[in-house]
Amino acid sequence: MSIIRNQPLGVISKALSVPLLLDGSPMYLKPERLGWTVHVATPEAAKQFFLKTDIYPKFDTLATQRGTLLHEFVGEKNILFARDKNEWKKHRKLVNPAFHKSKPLKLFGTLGHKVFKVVDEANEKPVDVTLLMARYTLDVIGQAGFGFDFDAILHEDSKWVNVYDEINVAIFDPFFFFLPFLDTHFRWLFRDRKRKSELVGQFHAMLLGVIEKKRQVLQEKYNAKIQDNHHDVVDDAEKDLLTLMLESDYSEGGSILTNDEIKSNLNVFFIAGHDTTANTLAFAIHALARDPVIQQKAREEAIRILGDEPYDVLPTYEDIRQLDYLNQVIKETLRFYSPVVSGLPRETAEDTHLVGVHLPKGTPILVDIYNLHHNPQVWNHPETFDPSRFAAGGEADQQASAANSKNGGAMAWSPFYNGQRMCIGMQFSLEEQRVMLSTLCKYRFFLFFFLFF
Ligand code: HEM
Repeated sequence: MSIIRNQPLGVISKALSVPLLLDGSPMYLKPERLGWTVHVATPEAAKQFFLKTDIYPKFDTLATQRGTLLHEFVGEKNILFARDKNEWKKHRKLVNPAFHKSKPLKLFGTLGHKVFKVVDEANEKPVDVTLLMARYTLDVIGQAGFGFDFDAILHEDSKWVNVYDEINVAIFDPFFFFLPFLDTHFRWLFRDRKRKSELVGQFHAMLLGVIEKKRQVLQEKYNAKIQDNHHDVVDDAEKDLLTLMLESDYSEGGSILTNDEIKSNLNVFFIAGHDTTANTLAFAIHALARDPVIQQKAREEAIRILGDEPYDVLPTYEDIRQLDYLNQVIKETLRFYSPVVSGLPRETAEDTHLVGVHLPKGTPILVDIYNLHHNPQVWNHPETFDPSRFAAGGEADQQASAANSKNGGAMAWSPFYNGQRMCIGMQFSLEEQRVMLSTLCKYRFFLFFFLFF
C-alpha cells in the first residue's frame, strides 16, 4: 500500500523492510530490477561486503543499460561503473590526485555569496531550498569540475542549465529507467526522447571542447616548463578537477585516459556529485528548520567562528575545522536522510558465506545504506534526529571503538560506502557542505507549508 500511495522512502522502509531486521537478521531479500537482491543492513555484514571487493564485484549495470540515455550520457569506461578491477584501478589512479589536493574553499564560499543574493532578493518570501541547493551544487561541479560557469544560481534559465536539467530529468524518468527496452528499441516512438538524446550530444560536444582546450594549454605550459624551468603559479586548491586529472596524466608520461574516458569520468562527477550533495544540504536545512534548538546551536557556533560582520565571509580551512557541532549536524543528516539509499548492485563472484549465510555465485547484493542507518538493532532511537550521536565519545564513536571493530562498528555509518570503492568525492562534498551551511546559518530557517484545499 505504501508504494501504491507513493509514500516517502522512510515510510515504505519502516513498513516493509525494517521489521525484517528486528530479530537481528543481517540481511533480507527484495525484488529489484536484477531479480531477488540481497540487502545487507548490519555493520558486521557490511564490513565483510565492503572489504571483499573481489568476492563482491560490481554488477555490470551498464550491460542492462546499453543504448539507454543513461548509458549515452555517462559512456562506457569510467571509475563508477567499472566492473573489471584493472579498469577501475586505471581510472581511480588518474582521478585520485584531483581529489586529494586541498579543496576549493574559496570557490565554495564565493558561490555561496550568490546564494545569499537570491535569498536577500526573495525579501523574506519563501525560498525553494531544494532547487537553490541544486543550483549551487551545479555551479560548484561546473567550475570545480572543469572550469565551466553554468551560472545556475543567478540565471536558472541559462542555456546550459536547461540542457543539463532536461538531460538529468530524462535519464531518471522512472518510465524509461525501469523499462529500458523502451529506450533501446522503441525510442523512435517517443519524439521528445530523441530530442533528449540530441541534447546529450550537445552537452558532450561542449565537454570535449573544454577538454581539448585544456589539453592544449597544458601542453604549451609543459613545453614552456621544459624550456625555461618555469614553475606553476596557480594554487592547486583553485584548479579544477579536469586540470588536475590532465596534469597527473602528464606526470604519468602522456595520455593514459582518452578524451572519451575523461569525458565519461566528468559525467560521472555530475551523476554522483551534484544531486547527492544538493539533497544533503537541503535535508540539513530542513532538519535545522524543524528543530529551532539545534538550529540556534549551529548558528551560535558559526557566529563564534566566522563572526557576525554584515559583509559576507569566506571561511578558511582553519575555520571549518572548528565547526564541531555543524559537522555533527551534517553527519546526522547523512545518517538520517541517506541521500544515496544504496550503492550500485554487486554480484557474488563465487559461492560464498556472508556472516554465516550461504550465497550462491551470481547472487545480486548491495548494502542498504538507508536501513543500515535506521536499523534499531544498530542505532539507539534511529528515528530521532540527534546530531549529538556524532559528538566526541558519543554513540558513533562507541560504535567505532576497538571493542566493536570486529563487529564492523565503524561501518555503521556508511553514507559514502566504505572500503576500496568508497566515494572518492567524500571530502570534497563535506567541505562544500561545511562552507555552505556555516555561512548560510546567518539566516533563520522556517518551514513553509502549502495548504491545498
Ligand atoms: C553527499 C554527497 C555524496 C554521497 C552521499 C555519495 C555517495 C557515494 C556512494 C554510496 C558511492 C559508492 C557507489 C557504489 O560503489 O556503488 C559513491 C561513489 C562515488 N562517488 Fe560519491 N557521493 C557523494 C558526493 C560525491 C561527489 C561530490 C563526487 C564528485 C565530485 C562523487 C564522486 C563519486 C565517484 C567518482 C564514485 C565512484 C568511486 C569508485 O568506484 O571508485 N561523489 N558515492
